[in-house]
Amino acid sequence: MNIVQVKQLKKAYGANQVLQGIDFTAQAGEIIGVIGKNGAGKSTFLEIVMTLKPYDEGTVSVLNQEVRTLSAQQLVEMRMQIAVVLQPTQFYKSLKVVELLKLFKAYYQSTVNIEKIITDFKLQPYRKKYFDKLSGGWKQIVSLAIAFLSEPKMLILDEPTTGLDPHMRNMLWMYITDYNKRTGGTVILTTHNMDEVELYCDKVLLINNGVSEVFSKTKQILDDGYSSINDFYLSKVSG
Ligand SMILES: Nc1ncnc2c1ncn2[C@@H]1O[C@H](COP(=O)(O)OP(=O)(O)OP(=O)(O)O)[C@@H](O)[C@H]1O
Repeated sequence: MNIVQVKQLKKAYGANQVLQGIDFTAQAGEIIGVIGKNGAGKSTFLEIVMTLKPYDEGTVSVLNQEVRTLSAQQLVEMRMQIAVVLQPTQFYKSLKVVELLKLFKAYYQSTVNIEKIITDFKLQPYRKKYFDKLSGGWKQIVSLAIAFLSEPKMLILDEPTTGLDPHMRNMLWMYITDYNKRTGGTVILTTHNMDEVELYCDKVLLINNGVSEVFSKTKQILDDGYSSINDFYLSKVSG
């Protein structure tokens, strides 16, 4: 089943034509890394797929529905099936971790047991801590825990491991891959860390000069002779 299907997607900000023809599909259960240099349009692409940003041309289907044809109510229903982890915002400032989990459980009308989430994510020592007092790594882990409350069909993460130390990074990836295996949920993420792409992603979308220059299985890229995904990236993208 196609979870996302994008054809010839174009998006400009004024005169800045950022996306000039992106083709992409995500199937159920895939983990896909979106890569490209700073300013390539990765976040723009993710925001369009998560139905937050309008686009100029092309088609974008999410969960087998073309986004542009949906009513406001249908969009709300679609968004309930998608979980998004962006960079943590000030929005959470005045709430403790356990309060945040309760708030989002109510918001998502989730049946997930909060105590299980707290145990699974090793959040016991932090449950009464204010979100904005946590380190960047624990903010990311809490954000992921919140995302899982909605039991999403698709998880979208914008640079989830940026700034995390190696242990936190491993922990975050353990949760992501566990979610993927347990539920068959699809994961789409952006990252500048090519080792993570090589280790964890089934497929790679390289956005370069506004187009989907490469959209391929990670294994295929390595079978094609690149010694690593880092080597592939450096060969394909000029500095
Ligand atoms: N809301 C906006 N209004 C105008 N221009 C924008 C807006 N958002 C992004 N841009 C521009 O679009 C281009 C692509 O930005 P985007 O954040 O999508 O790239 P990115 O690949 O995610 O970059 P990075 O790796 O640095 O996070 C950049 O030139 C950026 O300045």
